Amino acid sequence: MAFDHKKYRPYHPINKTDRRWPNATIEHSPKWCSVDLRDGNQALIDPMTVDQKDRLFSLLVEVGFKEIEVGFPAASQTDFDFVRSLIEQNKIPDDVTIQVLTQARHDLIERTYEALKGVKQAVVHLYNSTSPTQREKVFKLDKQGIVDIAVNGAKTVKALAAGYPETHWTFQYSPESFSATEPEFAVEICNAVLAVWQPTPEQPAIINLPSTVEMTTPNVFADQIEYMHENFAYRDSVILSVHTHNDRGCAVAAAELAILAGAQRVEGTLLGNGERTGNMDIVTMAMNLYSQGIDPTLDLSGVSKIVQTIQDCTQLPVHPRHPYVGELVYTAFSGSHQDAINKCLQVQHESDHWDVAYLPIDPTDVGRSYQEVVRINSQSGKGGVAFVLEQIYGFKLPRWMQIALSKVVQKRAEGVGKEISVDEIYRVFTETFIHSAGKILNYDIHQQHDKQRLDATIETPHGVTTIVGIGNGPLEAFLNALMAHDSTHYEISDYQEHAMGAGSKADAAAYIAIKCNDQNGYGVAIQQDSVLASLQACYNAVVQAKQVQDEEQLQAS
Ligand SMILES: CC(=O)SCCNC(=O)CCNC(=O)[C@H](O)C(C)(C)COP(=O)(O)OP(=O)(O)OC[C@H]1O[C@@H](n2cnc3c(N)ncnc32)[C@H](O)[C@@H]1OP(=O)(O)O
Ligand SMILES: CC(C)C(=O)C(=O)O
Repeated sequence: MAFDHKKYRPYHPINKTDRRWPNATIEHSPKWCSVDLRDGNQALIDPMTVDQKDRLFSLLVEVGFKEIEVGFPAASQTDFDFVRSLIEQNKIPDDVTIQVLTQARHDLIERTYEALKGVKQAVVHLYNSTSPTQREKVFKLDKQGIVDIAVNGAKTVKALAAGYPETHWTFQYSPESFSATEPEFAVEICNAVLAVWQPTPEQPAIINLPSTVEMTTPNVFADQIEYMHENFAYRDSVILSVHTHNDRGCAVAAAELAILAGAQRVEGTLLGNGERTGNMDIVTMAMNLYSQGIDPTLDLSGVSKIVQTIQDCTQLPVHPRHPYVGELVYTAFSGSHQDAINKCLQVQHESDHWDVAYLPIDPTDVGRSYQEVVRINSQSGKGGVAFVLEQIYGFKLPRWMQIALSKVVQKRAEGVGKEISVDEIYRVFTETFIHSAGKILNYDIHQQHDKQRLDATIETPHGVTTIVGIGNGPLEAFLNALMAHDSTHYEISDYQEHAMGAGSKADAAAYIAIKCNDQNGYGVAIQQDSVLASLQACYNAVVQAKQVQDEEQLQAS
């Protein structure tokens, strides 16, 4: 049997009964370190060129990263040249620290320092792998042999740094494959490295704990981090960092729980590019904080630029449902979602905390628009259609008008079997309820005793007619005039109007629901003159009711 789960074994959680992280909350942003230019780069089909790296570095600085891992300079000439170009062309702002990765090998560490010559400040990031699989199968060494690699590397890092006194150095150590390493051994090897570096609160070192391959639920990772936080030496002189990967799809969750467990720093990439399923997605985690009212310390308002730059530099597409940045993440197609969004947005005031159903953040915060929030297909309802017409064209449809329009739009959407564009909705709306086969050219109102007499001239495809009626107001007079003209009984069942926009010159939009014998009809009109708007809407409603009646008769015959 090829698909056999018995091939695998469960990961054994660590035996921790005093865990504190489940009761903790995240109260402020961690320190961020972008590893887009290193871990992100080493996962690409075609690694970035110096120009692409340059462009991405500028974006990272613009977004507000203060620590950026810019490469593995001993690994390739491109990485070496890129680091040199940043330093020689003075491209590193004073408040930004670049970081570079190296294996614990003397020649590679030497080359790493050559690449960094002249830099104001930098983090030298040393790593070696520590898990049983790596020890036994890759390095073929016992625990002491692995500790020796780390300690020798740490000594070299420290010794060579002394040759570059003009630079402010920070040392970072990662026990690669930490999440698969016995916690006691992870503490032992980190302490051995720290004993070489002797960090102080003024000159701290970074211990970076990676889930090189994510292999457990995030709570187990949190236990591991809490264990380290409680057990390694020099705790007040160490910045505890995490570097999670997304093999199980939980890299962000694991980093968040790690913060609860005592981590102070998080490494990741902007949209989660990285080895295999990727690194921790910093945009997602930072926006998660933002959506909880916590300053993420990164400016992610220019999401389109971030997405475009990442795509151009990595040649990787961004999924339309990627958290916070995907093309479709602020869009609702389904009717009840649209209805709820519409209702919430109507009562959402600028001074209030954001509280809109189905929208965890305000899309405009990241440069997205409300226009894209609601899109219409056959799954949509009246609230969505009304939202679109209000947002884009300024119509505030009364509920009964929404119901009438939604039926027509739904029929059209089912007919075409796909999304209906905003322009198409507007066309359906105007064709059905506004462009009737008759235009009121002018009207005249005279007071006659306690009533009003209305003379209206209407242009129809059959010619121009003038009708006359008397009523308590212009609308009633108009209906009486129509009833005098044909044998139908007309009765207004609903009426509403509003100004389109602000100011005294704003057009009036009138909405009328009418009963013609037993048939409902709906009409809309927009005119400068609000009386004309209501008369025209009334006439449009009559025409619409008759059209529906004719269609029904045709279908029945
Ligand atoms: C989890 C991570 O993301 S770690 C970062 C991984 N990133 C990369 O590897 C990208 C850049 N790397 C490279 O370009 C290359 O690996 C280089 C240039 C650094 C080294 O290349 P090579 O010298 O040809 O070595 P290669 O990668 O084939 O093999 C690794 C060797 O280094 C050893 N090694 C691997 N990692 C480490 C380490 N962190 N510290 C010390 N030795 C190490 C291996 O045991 C192996 O030793 P062996 O030659 O005695 O068998
Ligand atoms: C070098 C380390 C931090 C790494 O990239 C990993 O383990 O994923």
